[in-house]
Amino acid sequence: MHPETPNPSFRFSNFIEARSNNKAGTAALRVARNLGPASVPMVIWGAAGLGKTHLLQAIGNERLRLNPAARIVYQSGDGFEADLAAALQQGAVAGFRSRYESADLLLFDDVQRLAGKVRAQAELVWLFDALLESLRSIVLAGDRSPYDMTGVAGDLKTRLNLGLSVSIEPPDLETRAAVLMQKARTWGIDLPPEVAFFLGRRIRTDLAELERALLRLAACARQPITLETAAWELRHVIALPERMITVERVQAAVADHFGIAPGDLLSNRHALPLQLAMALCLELTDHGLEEVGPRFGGRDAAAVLLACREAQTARETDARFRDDFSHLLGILAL
Ligand SMILES: Nc1ncnc2c1ncn2[C@@H]1O[C@H](COP(=O)(O)OP(=O)(O)O)[C@@H](O)[C@H]1O
Repeated sequence: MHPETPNPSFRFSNFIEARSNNKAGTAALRVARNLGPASVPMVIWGAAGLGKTHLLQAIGNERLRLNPAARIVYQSGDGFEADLAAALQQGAVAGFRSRYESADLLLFDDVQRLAGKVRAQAELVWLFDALLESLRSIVLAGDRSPYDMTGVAGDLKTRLNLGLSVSIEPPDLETRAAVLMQKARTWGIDLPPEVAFFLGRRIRTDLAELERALLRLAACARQPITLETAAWELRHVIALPERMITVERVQAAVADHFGIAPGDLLSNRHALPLQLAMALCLELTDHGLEEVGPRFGGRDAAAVLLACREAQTARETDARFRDDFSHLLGILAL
């Protein structure tokens, strides 16, 4: 896999600064603007989905903005390894090296993927020395600090440790929601703030996962996206606090919604609320068909299944039922 030029979608101007990332952001901007010593590599580290790639790409784009002739090379650990393997197979290692050593700025992502890859690590060490000697910059990103990296040979580790190392921490709720709202704007998705906060509360660290949830939601829900639709559409993706939702809580909420006594809910006189309650139990609690039935007046699994199918049909055909369902889902799951 040949190296790439920076992806213009990731810039400093759309990188939201927060306490969790401002050290890394400030250091990245300094490197981008050539304000630090060029002979020192920089390593940005932190868990997946926290913005490391975004910052690497932003550095590249900022350098290009300041100097459109600069040669910026972006590569990942996996890509580097694959590129090297292909070059070795074709006897084209000189070409491989020249793709990287001609860089004014090398952006190397997911360096931890080189763990145990002896030859690729040796090539990176060689490249390090070639670039830093001629005062060109290297910025790397990895999932842990250079100090904690395993499977990395001593000479590469020494070089990684030479540099300025900055971490990105997991973002707080406000930052998660802000990133999501910004992505929604970019992608033309109508995402009300309360839904962004709802998603941010459920998916706690990985911003990439949060973005996938948003895209999935946008693909299957009408816009603007409401809280109820978010809770419903993403029920299998995001961690609803299932364990706190008991069969009794569902029964009480349904009975209350329809103004009937919880005991009466179990009688056949209230077919619709009963179906709804069973369907909600299957969706929101940890119990399966076999367990839900007995809690509804000793019904068997087939009866629960039938009730759920009827509830599903009613959700598709009956607007009133759909509203009741969403309302109760909102009360129970949010
Ligand atoms: N501070 C931020 N501001 C705006 N978007 C961000 C921020 N941090 C992360 N993102 C977005 O979150 C997603 C995941 O970030 P990424 O850089 O791929 O994470 P990592 O490289 O740490 O796994 C990307 O779409 C990125 O644009």
